[in-house]
Amino acid sequence: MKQILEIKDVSRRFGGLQAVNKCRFSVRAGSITGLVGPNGAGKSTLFSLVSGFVRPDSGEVLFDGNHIEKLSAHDIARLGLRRTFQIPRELKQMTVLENLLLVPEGQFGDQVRSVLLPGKRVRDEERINLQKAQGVLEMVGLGEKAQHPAALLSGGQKKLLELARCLMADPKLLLLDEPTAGVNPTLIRHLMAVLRRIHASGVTLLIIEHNMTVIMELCERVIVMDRGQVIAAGTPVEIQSNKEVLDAYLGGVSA
Ligand SMILES: Nc1ncnc2c1ncn2[C@@H]1O[C@H](COP(=O)(O)OP(=O)(O)OP(=O)(O)O)[C@@H](O)[C@H]1O
Repeated sequence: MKQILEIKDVSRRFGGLQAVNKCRFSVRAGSITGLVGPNGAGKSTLFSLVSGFVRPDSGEVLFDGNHIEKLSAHDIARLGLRRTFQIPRELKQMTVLENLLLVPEGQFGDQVRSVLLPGKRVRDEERINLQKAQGVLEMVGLGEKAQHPAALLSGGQKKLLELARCLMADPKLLLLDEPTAGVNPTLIRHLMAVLRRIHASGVTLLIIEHNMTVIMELCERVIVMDRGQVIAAGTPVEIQSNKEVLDAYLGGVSA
Protein backbone atom coordinates (compact mmCIF):
# COMPACT_ATOMS: atom_id res chain seq x y z
CA MET A 1 0.00 0.00 0.00
CA LYS A 2 1.64 3.22 -1.16
CA GLN A 3 1.66 6.13 1.27
CA ILE A 4 1.45 9.48 -0.51
CA LEU A 5 2.09 11.47 2.69
CA GLU A 6 4.24 10.45 5.66
CA ILE A 7 4.40 12.72 8.70
CA LYS A 8 7.14 11.63 11.09
CA ASP A 9 7.44 13.14 14.57
CA VAL A 10 6.66 16.66 13.37
CA SER A 11 6.67 19.36 16.06
CA ARG A 12 6.03 23.10 16.12
CA ARG A 13 5.96 25.50 19.04
CA PHE A 14 4.52 29.03 19.08
CA GLY A 15 6.12 30.80 22.06
CA GLY A 16 5.06 28.80 25.11
CA LEU A 17 2.50 26.73 23.23
CA GLN A 18 3.39 23.34 21.74
CA ALA A 19 0.84 23.46 18.86
CA VAL A 20 2.04 20.24 17.21
CA ASN A 21 3.93 17.67 19.25
CA LYS A 22 5.75 14.74 17.60
CA CYS A 23 2.81 14.17 15.31
CA ARG A 24 3.05 11.00 13.27
CA PHE A 25 0.75 9.45 10.66
CA SER A 26 0.51 8.47 6.99
CA VAL A 27 -2.05 8.95 4.25
CA ARG A 28 -2.61 6.16 1.75
CA ALA A 29 -2.42 7.15 -1.91
CA GLY A 30 -5.89 7.13 -3.43
CA SER A 31 -7.72 7.47 -0.10
CA ILE A 32 -10.08 10.00 1.44
CA THR A 33 -8.70 10.45 4.95
CA GLY A 34 -10.28 12.59 7.68
CA LEU A 35 -8.36 14.65 10.25
CA VAL A 36 -10.48 15.51 13.27
CA GLY A 37 -10.01 16.73 16.83
CA PRO A 38 -11.26 19.35 19.26
CA ASN A 39 -10.65 23.08 18.69
CA GLY A 40 -7.00 23.97 19.09
CA ALA A 41 -5.81 20.36 18.60
CA GLY A 42 -3.26 21.51 16.00
CA LYS A 43 -4.96 20.34 12.80
CA SER A 44 -4.66 23.57 10.78
CA THR A 45 -1.12 24.09 12.04
CA LEU A 46 -0.28 20.60 10.81
CA PHE A 47 -1.68 21.53 7.37
CA SER A 48 0.52 24.62 7.39
CA LEU A 49 3.55 22.52 8.32
CA VAL A 50 2.88 19.99 5.57
CA SER A 51 2.17 22.60 2.89
CA GLY A 52 5.22 24.74 3.69
CA PHE A 53 3.42 27.80 5.11
CA VAL A 54 5.01 27.16 8.52
CA ARG A 55 8.38 25.47 9.08
CA PRO A 56 8.50 22.53 11.54
CA ASP A 57 10.88 22.84 14.50
CA SER A 58 11.68 19.15 14.01
CA GLY A 59 10.47 16.05 12.25
CA GLU A 60 10.14 14.88 8.66
CA VAL A 61 7.45 15.17 6.01
CA LEU A 62 7.56 12.97 2.93
CA PHE A 63 5.33 13.55 -0.07
CA ASP A 64 5.36 10.81 -2.68
CA GLY A 65 8.54 9.49 -1.06
CA ASN A 66 10.41 12.82 -1.17
CA HIS A 67 11.37 14.99 1.80
CA ILE A 68 9.49 18.29 1.69
CA GLU A 69 9.91 19.63 5.25
CA LYS A 70 12.48 22.19 4.11
CA LEU A 71 10.80 23.23 0.85
CA SER A 72 8.87 26.48 0.32
CA ALA A 73 5.08 26.49 -0.01
CA HIS A 74 5.52 27.35 -3.69
CA ASP A 75 7.80 24.38 -4.38
CA ILE A 76 5.55 21.99 -2.45
CA ALA A 77 2.53 23.15 -4.46
CA ARG A 78 4.45 22.58 -7.69
CA LEU A 79 5.10 18.98 -6.66
CA GLY A 80 1.32 18.42 -6.56
CA LEU A 81 0.36 19.03 -2.95
CA ARG A 82 -2.27 21.78 -2.65
CA ARG A 83 -4.30 23.07 0.27
CA THR A 84 -7.40 25.12 0.89
CA PHE A 85 -7.92 27.45 3.84
CA GLN A 86 -10.75 27.73 6.36
CA ILE A 87 -11.49 31.14 4.90
CA PRO A 88 -11.35 31.04 1.10
CA ARG A 89 -8.83 33.36 -0.59
CA GLU A 90 -10.49 34.23 -3.89
CA LEU A 91 -9.48 37.28 -5.90
CA LYS A 92 -12.56 39.38 -5.34
CA GLN A 93 -12.17 41.89 -8.16
CA MET A 94 -11.98 39.16 -10.80
CA THR A 95 -14.56 36.91 -12.34
CA VAL A 96 -14.81 33.26 -11.34
CA LEU A 97 -13.17 32.22 -14.61
CA GLU A 98 -10.33 34.74 -14.26
CA ASN A 99 -9.64 33.35 -10.78
CA LEU A 100 -8.92 30.00 -12.43
CA LEU A 101 -6.95 31.31 -15.39
CA LEU A 102 -4.41 32.87 -13.05
CA VAL A 103 -3.43 29.49 -11.62
CA PRO A 104 -1.49 27.62 -14.36
CA GLU A 105 2.22 28.22 -14.14
CA GLY A 106 4.92 28.54 -16.74
CA GLN A 107 2.57 29.78 -19.41
CA PHE A 108 4.34 30.97 -22.51
CA GLY A 109 2.17 34.08 -22.47
CA ASP A 110 3.65 35.04 -19.10
CA GLN A 111 7.25 34.83 -20.12
CA VAL A 112 9.65 37.10 -21.91
CA ARG A 113 10.20 34.44 -24.52
CA SER A 114 6.57 34.75 -25.53
CA VAL A 115 7.74 37.89 -27.31
CA LEU A 116 10.07 35.74 -29.37
CA LEU A 117 7.66 32.86 -29.97
CA PRO A 118 4.96 32.77 -32.58
CA GLY A 119 1.69 34.23 -31.28
CA LYS A 120 -0.03 30.97 -32.18
CA ARG A 121 1.79 29.10 -29.44
CA VAL A 122 0.63 31.61 -26.84
CA ARG A 123 -2.90 31.52 -28.18
CA ASP A 124 -2.89 27.70 -28.19
CA GLU A 125 -1.89 27.64 -24.55
CA GLU A 126 -4.53 30.19 -23.62
CA ARG A 127 -7.16 28.13 -25.43
CA ILE A 128 -6.09 24.94 -23.59
CA ASN A 129 -6.20 26.69 -20.22
CA LEU A 130 -9.60 28.17 -21.00
CA GLN A 131 -10.97 24.73 -21.87
CA LYS A 132 -9.45 23.27 -18.75
CA ALA A 133 -10.90 26.04 -16.56
CA GLN A 134 -14.36 25.55 -18.07
CA GLY A 135 -14.09 21.79 -17.44
CA VAL A 136 -13.04 22.35 -13.83
CA LEU A 137 -15.89 24.82 -13.24
CA GLU A 138 -18.36 22.27 -14.62
CA MET A 139 -16.85 19.62 -12.35
CA VAL A 140 -17.45 21.69 -9.21
CA GLY A 141 -20.83 22.99 -10.41
CA LEU A 142 -19.82 26.62 -11.03
CA GLY A 143 -20.09 26.48 -14.83
CA GLU A 144 -22.98 28.94 -14.85
CA LYS A 145 -21.05 31.41 -12.70
CA ALA A 146 -17.94 31.67 -14.91
CA GLN A 147 -18.46 35.34 -15.73
CA HIS A 148 -19.70 36.38 -12.25
CA PRO A 149 -17.46 38.51 -10.03
CA ALA A 150 -15.96 36.21 -7.38
CA ALA A 151 -16.94 38.72 -4.69
CA LEU A 152 -20.63 38.03 -5.33
CA LEU A 153 -20.45 34.27 -4.70
CA SER A 154 -22.01 32.81 -1.54
CA GLY A 155 -19.76 31.38 1.18
CA GLY A 156 -20.30 27.84 -0.09
CA GLN A 157 -19.66 28.84 -3.71
CA LYS A 158 -16.39 30.50 -2.64
CA LYS A 159 -15.33 27.16 -1.17
CA LEU A 160 -16.13 25.52 -4.51
CA LEU A 161 -14.09 28.21 -6.28
CA GLU A 162 -11.14 27.57 -4.00
CA LEU A 163 -11.40 23.85 -4.79
CA ALA A 164 -11.55 24.67 -8.50
CA ARG A 165 -8.42 26.84 -8.21
CA CYS A 166 -6.59 23.90 -6.62
CA LEU A 167 -7.78 21.55 -9.38
CA MET A 168 -6.34 23.80 -12.10
CA ALA A 169 -2.90 22.79 -10.82
CA ASP A 170 -3.57 19.03 -11.28
CA PRO A 171 -2.83 18.11 -7.63
CA LYS A 172 -2.00 14.58 -6.49
CA LEU A 173 -2.93 15.37 -2.88
CA LEU A 174 -5.42 17.97 -1.68
CA LEU A 175 -5.54 19.14 1.94
CA LEU A 176 -8.99 20.58 2.64
CA ASP A 177 -9.40 22.70 5.77
CA GLU A 178 -13.03 22.49 6.91
CA PRO A 179 -14.61 22.47 3.44
CA THR A 180 -18.18 22.46 4.80
CA ALA A 181 -17.79 25.12 7.53
CA GLY A 182 -20.27 27.93 6.95
CA VAL A 183 -21.87 26.09 4.03
CA ASN A 184 -25.64 25.58 3.97
CA PRO A 185 -26.93 21.97 4.20
CA THR A 186 -28.03 21.75 0.54
CA LEU A 187 -24.67 22.93 -0.70
CA ILE A 188 -22.92 20.51 1.72
CA ARG A 189 -24.55 17.59 -0.17
CA HIS A 190 -23.36 19.11 -3.44
CA LEU A 191 -19.87 19.68 -2.03
CA MET A 192 -19.67 16.06 -0.91
CA ALA A 193 -20.62 14.89 -4.40
CA VAL A 194 -17.94 17.17 -5.83
CA LEU A 195 -15.33 15.76 -3.43
CA ARG A 196 -16.29 12.22 -4.49
CA ARG A 197 -15.88 13.25 -8.14
CA ILE A 198 -12.46 14.77 -7.46
CA HIS A 199 -11.42 11.63 -5.62
CA ALA A 200 -12.69 9.41 -8.45
CA SER A 201 -10.51 11.42 -10.85
CA GLY A 202 -7.44 10.16 -8.96
CA VAL A 203 -6.76 12.85 -6.32
CA THR A 204 -6.00 11.78 -2.73
CA LEU A 205 -7.90 13.85 -0.15
CA LEU A 206 -6.99 14.70 3.45
CA ILE A 207 -9.89 16.57 5.05
CA ILE A 208 -10.11 18.51 8.32
CA GLU A 209 -13.76 18.50 9.23
CA HIS A 210 -15.97 19.05 12.27
CA ASN A 211 -19.09 17.76 10.51
CA MET A 212 -19.14 14.09 11.53
CA THR A 213 -21.75 13.16 8.91
CA VAL A 214 -19.32 14.28 6.24
CA ILE A 215 -16.49 12.32 7.86
CA MET A 216 -18.60 9.17 8.27
CA GLU A 217 -19.86 9.24 4.70
CA LEU A 218 -16.67 10.21 2.88
CA CYS A 219 -13.67 8.88 4.76
CA GLU A 220 -12.24 5.38 4.77
CA ARG A 221 -9.87 6.29 7.61
CA VAL A 222 -9.86 8.98 10.27
CA ILE A 223 -6.91 10.40 12.22
CA VAL A 224 -7.77 12.04 15.56
CA MET A 225 -5.55 14.77 17.03
CA ASP A 226 -5.61 16.28 20.49
CA ARG A 227 -3.09 18.71 22.00
CA GLY A 228 -0.80 18.46 18.99
CA GLN A 229 -0.63 14.68 18.89
CA VAL A 230 -2.38 11.80 17.16
CA ILE A 231 -4.45 10.01 19.80
CA ALA A 232 -6.29 7.53 17.55
CA ALA A 233 -6.63 6.33 13.97
CA GLY A 234 -9.08 3.94 12.38
CA THR A 235 -12.28 3.62 10.42
CA PRO A 236 -15.00 6.20 11.17
CA VAL A 237 -16.96 3.56 13.13
CA GLU A 238 -13.91 2.60 15.22
CA ILE A 239 -13.18 6.24 15.98
CA GLN A 240 -16.72 6.98 17.10
CA SER A 241 -16.56 4.43 19.90
CA ASN A 242 -12.94 5.07 20.95
CA LYS A 243 -12.80 6.12 24.61
CA GLU A 244 -9.76 8.37 24.26
CA VAL A 245 -11.48 10.20 21.42
CA LEU A 246 -14.66 10.67 23.41
CA ASP A 247 -12.61 11.92 26.37
CA ALA A 248 -10.76 14.41 24.16
CA TYR A 249 -13.99 15.86 22.78
CA LEU A 250 -15.61 16.03 26.20
CA GLY A 251 -12.54 17.54 27.82
CA GLY A 252 -11.75 14.39 29.77
CA VAL A 253 -15.01 14.34 31.72
CA SER A 254 -16.71 11.34 30.03
CA ALA A 255 -17.70 8.37 32.18
N1 LIG B 1 0.71 31.55 14.25
C1 LIG B 1 0.39 31.20 15.48
N2 LIG B 1 0.90 31.84 16.55
C2 LIG B 1 0.59 31.48 17.81
N3 LIG B 1 -0.24 30.45 18.13
C3 LIG B 1 -0.78 29.77 17.11
C4 LIG B 1 -0.50 30.11 15.74
N4 LIG B 1 -1.20 29.23 14.95
C5 LIG B 1 -1.86 28.42 15.77
N5 LIG B 1 -1.61 28.74 17.05
C6 LIG B 1 -2.14 28.04 18.24
O1 LIG B 1 -1.85 26.66 18.08
C7 LIG B 1 -2.91 25.86 18.60
C8 LIG B 1 -3.41 24.93 17.53
O2 LIG B 1 -4.16 25.70 16.60
P1 LIG B 1 -4.78 25.10 15.28
O3 LIG B 1 -5.45 26.22 14.56
O4 LIG B 1 -3.74 24.35 14.54
O5 LIG B 1 -5.86 24.09 15.86
P2 LIG B 1 -7.04 23.36 15.11
O6 LIG B 1 -7.04 21.95 15.55
O7 LIG B 1 -6.95 23.61 13.65
O8 LIG B 1 -8.31 24.10 15.72
P3 LIG B 1 -9.73 24.48 15.05
O9 LIG B 1 -10.47 23.21 14.86
O10 LIG B 1 -10.36 25.38 16.08
O11 LIG B 1 -9.44 25.20 13.76
C9 LIG B 1 -3.99 26.82 19.09
O12 LIG B 1 -3.83 26.98 20.49
C10 LIG B 1 -3.67 28.11 18.37
O13 LIG B 1 -4.07 29.25 19.09
